[in-house]
Amino acid sequence: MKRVKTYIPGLDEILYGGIPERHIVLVSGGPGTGKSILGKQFLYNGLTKGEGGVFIALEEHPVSVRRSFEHFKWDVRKYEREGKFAIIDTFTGGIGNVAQREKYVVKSIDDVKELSENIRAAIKDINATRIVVDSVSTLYLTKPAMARSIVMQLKRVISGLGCTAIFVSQVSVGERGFGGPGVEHAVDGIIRLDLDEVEGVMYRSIIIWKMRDTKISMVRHPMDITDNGIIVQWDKYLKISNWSVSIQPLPENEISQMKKAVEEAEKEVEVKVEGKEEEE
Ligand SMILES: Nc1ncnc2c1ncn2[C@@H]1O[C@H](COP(=O)(O)OP(=O)(O)OP(=O)(O)O)[C@@H](O)[C@H]1O
Repeated sequence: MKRVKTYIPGLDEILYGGIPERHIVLVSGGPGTGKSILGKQFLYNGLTKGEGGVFIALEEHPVSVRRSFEHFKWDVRKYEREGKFAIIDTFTGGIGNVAQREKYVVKSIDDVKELSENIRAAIKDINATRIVVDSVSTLYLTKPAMARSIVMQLKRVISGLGCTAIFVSQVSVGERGFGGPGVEHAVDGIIRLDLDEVEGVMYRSIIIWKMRDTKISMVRHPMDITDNGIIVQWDKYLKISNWSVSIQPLPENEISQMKKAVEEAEKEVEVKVEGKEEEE
């Protein structure tokens, strides 16, 4: 099985090598937990390795999407000029002078067919293999009963075209779920980001809740957001209760298994994604 390495420090280790190819992964968490950054870092890292990427912007104006990549000095404009990166504007509805310069514009977020057609066109135009939808929750905020069907339609297009995707999913502070039962079972993987306050101090952490077809780390890992993006402390776990926090080292045998899995995935990556075919 081929894996798509996120190249996010520490994340491939806790995924035992990376995300299995063609998986749709829900990145779920409360406000400010780092979901968008994780998605953008996944795309940008792919670009630097020659893998085309598409960002579906539902929450931000395309101009601010580009700016937020630049905050981390991730120069997506360069890749956009080279035709390796595209933004699908599902935010402006095509209204405004700036929006009219965008190549891929979805006029109505209620029209999943229009969105799917834009995704399909962008994937083909730039030969993309990595997709981020930020956030998928926006597509069914007003119609939760449609959530599963919308996710399944997007999954069919994206995975069918050989791509691997991150779907950002917003949940409220303190909510235990990941975006609703329909969605949680429809996706191939769930990564949960958390921000906890203990005794006046905020702690970031990450858990791999599920990932089909691969072993996963079964502990909560400390995570940092830095000027270079997300760093996962893959060799440590975070013990957190209402009153105390401690960071503990993982057992040696787990550390060496993760290291080995990443090395093996590295070898797989060398056998590049060639002859990508549509299988829909
Ligand atoms: N250079 C940086 N160093 C440290 N933290 C940063 C840096 N840049 C951004 N952050 C933190 O990242 C957080 C935002 O991350 P992100 O936008 O990915 O959140 P999100 O989970 O998508 O939130 P929302 O659902 O509210 O959009 C901010 O709260 C900010 O504190």
